[in-house]
Amino acid sequence: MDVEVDGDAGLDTSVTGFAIDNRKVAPGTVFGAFQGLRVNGEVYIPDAVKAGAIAVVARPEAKVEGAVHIAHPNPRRLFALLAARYFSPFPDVTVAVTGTNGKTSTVELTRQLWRMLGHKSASIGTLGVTTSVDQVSTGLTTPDIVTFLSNMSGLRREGITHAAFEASSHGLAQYRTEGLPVVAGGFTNLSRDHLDYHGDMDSYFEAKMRLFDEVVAPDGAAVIWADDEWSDKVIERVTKRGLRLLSVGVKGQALRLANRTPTQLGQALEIEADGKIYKVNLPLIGAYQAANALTAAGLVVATGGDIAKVLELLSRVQPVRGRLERAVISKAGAPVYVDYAHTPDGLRAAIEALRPHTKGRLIALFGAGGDRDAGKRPLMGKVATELADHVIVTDDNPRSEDPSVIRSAVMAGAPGAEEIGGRRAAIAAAIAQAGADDIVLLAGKGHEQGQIIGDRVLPFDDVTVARECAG
Ligand SMILES: CC(=O)N[C@H]1[C@@H](OP(=O)(O)OP(=O)(O)OC[C@H]2O[C@@H](n3ccc(=O)[nH]c3=O)[C@H](O)[C@@H]2O)O[C@H](CO)[C@@H](O)[C@@H]1O[C@H](C)C(=O)N[C@@H](C)C(=O)N[C@H](CCC(=O)O)C(=O)O
Repeated sequence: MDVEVDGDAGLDTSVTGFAIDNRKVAPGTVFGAFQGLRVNGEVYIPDAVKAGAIAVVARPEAKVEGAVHIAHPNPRRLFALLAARYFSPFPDVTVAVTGTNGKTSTVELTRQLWRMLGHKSASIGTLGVTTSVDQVSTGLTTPDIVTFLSNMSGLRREGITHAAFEASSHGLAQYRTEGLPVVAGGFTNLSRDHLDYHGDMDSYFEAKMRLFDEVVAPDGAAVIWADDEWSDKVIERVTKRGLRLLSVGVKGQALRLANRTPTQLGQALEIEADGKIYKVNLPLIGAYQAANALTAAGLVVATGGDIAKVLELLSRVQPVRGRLERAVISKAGAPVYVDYAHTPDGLRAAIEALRPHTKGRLIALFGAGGDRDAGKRPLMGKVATELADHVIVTDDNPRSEDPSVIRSAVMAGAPGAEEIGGRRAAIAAAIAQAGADDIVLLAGKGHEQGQIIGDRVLPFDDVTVARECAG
């Protein structure tokens, strides 16, 4: 459904802010009242008005008294467009990346490449808001619309001209990233995740496609990883909309991955572009890091970067926090990698990425998060036992669930796996049993700094714990 906002939409200078939570309303705020999963936000309208809301964006049937009712059947979208007017201007060049896995690495590598080209750049996503000077967590991959837009306008005030953000399927479905001009969208891949929220793969796909259908500007570009099973469908979609297509990958046309050879510390790539072959020594491990690097390079080229220069800079990128990050080499000599893989497909990709670098056994440790898609638990167990030489099933973020129940569900798909409750004890056991030729993978938590048990977030960082256990 189209929503357009002309002029100032009747909102004058007395507007002091925007909020989607009544507890954040101050005098002069425009309040967005939305139907949520747990509660209908319209029940908070009276409280918001009492706190000083001067206008409420809500469905036409909502009851608003004491403030202007800005009514629309799609209040989230209208709210986003109004808020974007309020928070603008934003960085001049903004791109978004969607897909099940690889979003974080792709936006981070895009930020790094822009920076090396001399642009002041930032990324927004699972790692938080990252610039060359700091990293501030927002809690979600795609923050809520008010946090997102105010972060974007804050970046502009800091002089950031180029920003890459992660567009999660939840974020896209909830219109958390509307209203600012997005000049290019990137697609990494699609596999089973978040079906508790989206219901089935087709709805999940449709949520992701909002990026290309509505968020990317009509004269924008689409950078598509061409080797995923969903890629052709995405390409069909973006071509129909008339976006400028840059496909990348082995089947890619703009940046074609002609050859990839794992090396001790990374991989040697041959990339064909504009009829020439470019050689790149990518200092990152794993086929999918090459995919992320190529998608990032595509986004930088799509936003004006010179192909030869961008590909040359790929040899100088830094590993992304918690993405196949080597935490430590154990006393016995086994490298220990930390990775955020928390889906069957992510786990498969991480194990497959490490395999060519493993002389001995590949030991994989992971768990599954509580209060999230339970269907994936045995599937993760199955993938790990099929691909790794030894599997340790432990705890991830149990949240409100009993950790032993989650472990049992994973173990159901993982015959022969070792079960060790308590993530620290499990990491210690994994490292203790690794020999010089072995590799240890600690999967699931990546960059996370805490473990969520019940309502509490206890300090926990896989990289730090691995170093302590190896010490
Ligand atoms: C499932 C989901 O996406 N939930 C998000 C959603 O919550 P909801 O729709 O259930 O909202 P609700 O609690 O029912 O409340 C409805 C409305 O009333 C408002 N409210 C609520 C309570 C109150 O006292 N006053 C008030 O005004 C709320 O702000 C909301 O607008 O809107 C909230 C406000 O923006 C988000 O905080 C919340 O994220 C929760 C915390 C969450 O865990 N989200 C995860 C699943 C998520 O979004 N993940 C993605 C994907 C990550 C990935 O790719 O792996 C992400 O982008 O991070």
